[in-house]
Amino acid sequence: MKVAWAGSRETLELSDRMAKLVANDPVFEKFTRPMLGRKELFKNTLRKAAHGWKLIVDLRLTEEEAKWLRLYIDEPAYTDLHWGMFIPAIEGQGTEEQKKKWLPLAQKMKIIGCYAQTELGHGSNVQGLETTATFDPQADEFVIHSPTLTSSKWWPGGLGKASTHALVYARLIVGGEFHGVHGFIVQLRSLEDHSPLPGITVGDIGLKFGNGAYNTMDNGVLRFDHVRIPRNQMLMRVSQVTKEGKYMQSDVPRQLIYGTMVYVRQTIVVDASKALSRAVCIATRYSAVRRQFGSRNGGPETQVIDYKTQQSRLFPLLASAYAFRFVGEWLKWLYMDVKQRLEANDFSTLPEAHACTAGLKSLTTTATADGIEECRKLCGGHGYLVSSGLPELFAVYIPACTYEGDNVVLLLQVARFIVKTVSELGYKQPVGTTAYMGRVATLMQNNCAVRTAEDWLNPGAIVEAFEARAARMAVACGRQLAKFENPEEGFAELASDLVEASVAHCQLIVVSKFIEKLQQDIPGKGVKQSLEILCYVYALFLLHKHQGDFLAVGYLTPKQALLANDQLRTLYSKVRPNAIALVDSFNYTDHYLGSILGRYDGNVYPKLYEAAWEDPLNDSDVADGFHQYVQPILKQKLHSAKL
Ligand SMILES: CCCCC/C=C\C/C=C\C/C=C\C/C=C\C/C=C/C(=O)SCCNC(=O)CCNC(=O)[C@H](O)C(C)(C)COP(=O)(O)OP(=O)(O)OC[C@H]1O[C@@H](n2cnc3c(N)ncnc32)[C@H](O)[C@@H]1OP(=O)(O)O
Ligand SMILES: Cc1cc2nc3c(=O)[nH]c(=O)nc-3n(C[C@H](O)[C@H](O)[C@H](O)COP(=O)(O)OP(=O)(O)OC[C@H]3O[C@@H](n4cnc5c(N)ncnc54)[C@H](O)[C@@H]3O)c2cc1C
Repeated sequence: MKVAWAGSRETLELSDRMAKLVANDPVFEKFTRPMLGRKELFKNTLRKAAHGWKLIVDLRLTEEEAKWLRLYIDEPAYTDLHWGMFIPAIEGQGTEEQKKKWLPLAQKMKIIGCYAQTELGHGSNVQGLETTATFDPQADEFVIHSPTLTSSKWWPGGLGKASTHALVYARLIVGGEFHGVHGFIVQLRSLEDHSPLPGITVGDIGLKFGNGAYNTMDNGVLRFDHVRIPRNQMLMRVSQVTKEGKYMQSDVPRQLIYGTMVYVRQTIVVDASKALSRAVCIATRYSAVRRQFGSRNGGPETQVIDYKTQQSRLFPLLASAYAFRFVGEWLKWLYMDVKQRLEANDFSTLPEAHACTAGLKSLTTTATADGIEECRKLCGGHGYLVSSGLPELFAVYIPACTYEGDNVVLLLQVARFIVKTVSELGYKQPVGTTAYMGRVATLMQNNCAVRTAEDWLNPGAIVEAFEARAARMAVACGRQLAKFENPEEGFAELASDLVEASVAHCQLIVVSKFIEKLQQDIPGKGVKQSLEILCYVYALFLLHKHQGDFLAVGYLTPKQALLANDQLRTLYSKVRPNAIALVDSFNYTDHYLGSILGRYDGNVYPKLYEAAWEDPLNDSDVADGFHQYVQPILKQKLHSAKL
């Protein structure tokens, strides 16, 4: 199962080596992180990032190894944005000449870059950005300017303190005409002493949610006062500005300017499975250690993992972690395919890639953020301790529902794609993830054939149920929209229904990709069977949770919905014996998990007890401030008889 989770034996071995390298290096210690003040915390992150880079150089790690190393260091840092967005943006939007100039500098870390798109006034509405880049043909330069307070760049990670350069998204103005938002490479700080260059005001935006957590990152604010950059620092793969001041658009679609977001959203889906699996690993191991009630004749109490309510909350999350892992693998494949096509100037699959990355990013991050919090509750009171690892994981993870596109805004993008597909059904055969809509007549007509709980153990029945629900919800939205004279007004009015239709479409993708994964050759005794059980758990859990949709569209009867729930209970009993093995298969070191509750050896209570004494409050028996603030109260002489 470790191999199935990792994707291949090579990846398992490679990631295992990197995990151990980090776990055994004292520089990467992270348990004191929540106790540190902001300055100390940030300096510590810089130290870890520098040590990580030294290891990459000294050990000549490959790009793949370096990625795993950064992952296991497990501390958000400016390097995430440098490697994760700045470099990919230049790769995707730069010309060959620009790539030749900038990529070697960035890859050798001679410069540090961030991705400066969002502003104080606008994040979701990219076309609403206010920063301007005005071409000055006399000087052959762009003038980058922040005309208003709300045009201040606000949020970019790595911008606050670390970056020397930024990829700045600004409205292009040539010859007095606006040409939409484009990307520009702008140097922010001196490469000699790191001080901000003339015309640049830059700093950190302040503390964020949670202790430690995402505060290791210097999310920044940035303002420009008529800062000049050479013309060739506008990324010009999509459109160009000539020396003479002529704006030219190549055959490449404008949307490619948003290409970095497609790339990152795809990586975020893979990361969702990592974050959720960490939380599930902690909650599952602890649920096997923890006992409450049920002692008979002085024997041990019941392990809480044996309670059906615990199983019905925990096992769907375990199944979701696997589901997200496999859909992430598929999405990576889809992205690589689109990338290759784009390089050959085939842009036909870009809309689908945008819809899939946007929708799956939204679906998986929402479920993961909610899932981490559920795991905290599954661990009872001890889950609230920082040493459980769950509060920090939650605090670091939840912004994923917002960054790289607010999850609702992204689902509305999926809705536009679905509505367009439905409206074109008369003359265009849908392909890829919308191919099922080509069978819309059948899906609208046929109803579920399930008669017994066992009938639900059939991938065909499950896929058809999810297809029928998604198709019927999409068609219903299409019909409602048709009643509006102004389609945009209709879209705004029906937005909540459209979001629900998008969720149904995205859930269908995840379920289908899990089922497709099971059609592949999966080696290892019992591995495929265990994955099949998890796949059914995932699908039937969703069906149970959203049974209102399935019933409302008239595909299921209440009896069939009940049968799905009966089957789900049986499946939980089948997961139980392998639950610990299934989380051990994630192959996480205790260092990466960062949780006393999730320790591999299960030695939870002695370690919790020990850790309590390491809290700084326990450095002395009498706390600082006692004599000043508490003792006077204890010693006061009160005159009122009542008191
Ligand atoms: C915590 C530990 C981290 C470990 C890290 C490990 C590795 C690091 C890897 C990566 C780093 C990951 C995380 C780091 C953390 C945070 C980084 C965060 C970064 C950011 O948040 S960057 C800013 C992101 N901002 C957004 O996402 C903005 C959201 N808004 C938009 O995307 C768009 O504006 C919009 C809402 C989608 C569309 O706006 P709208 O104005 O309605 O439409 P148009 O712009 O006019 O577009 C119309 C047209 O274009 C199509 N379209 C839109 N977007 C895309 C796209 N991305 N690709 C392709 N096509 C697109 C759209 O469908 C329309 O098409 P039509 O055919 O219908 O015309
Ligand atoms: C930790 C973190 C790191 C970040 N890193 C970066 C970075 O490196 N670089 C960068 O450029 N940016 C970064 N961002 C910014 C991030 O991309 C934006 O915050 C995000 O895109 C959401 O935009 P917003 O803040 O404008 O939200 P808003 O759009 O203001 O959202 C507010 C609310 O309005 C709703 N809403 C907005 N528009 C619509 C609509 N059309 N229909 C219905 N509802 C709507 C949303 O659903 C939400 O509920 C980061 C943000 C965070 C939190």
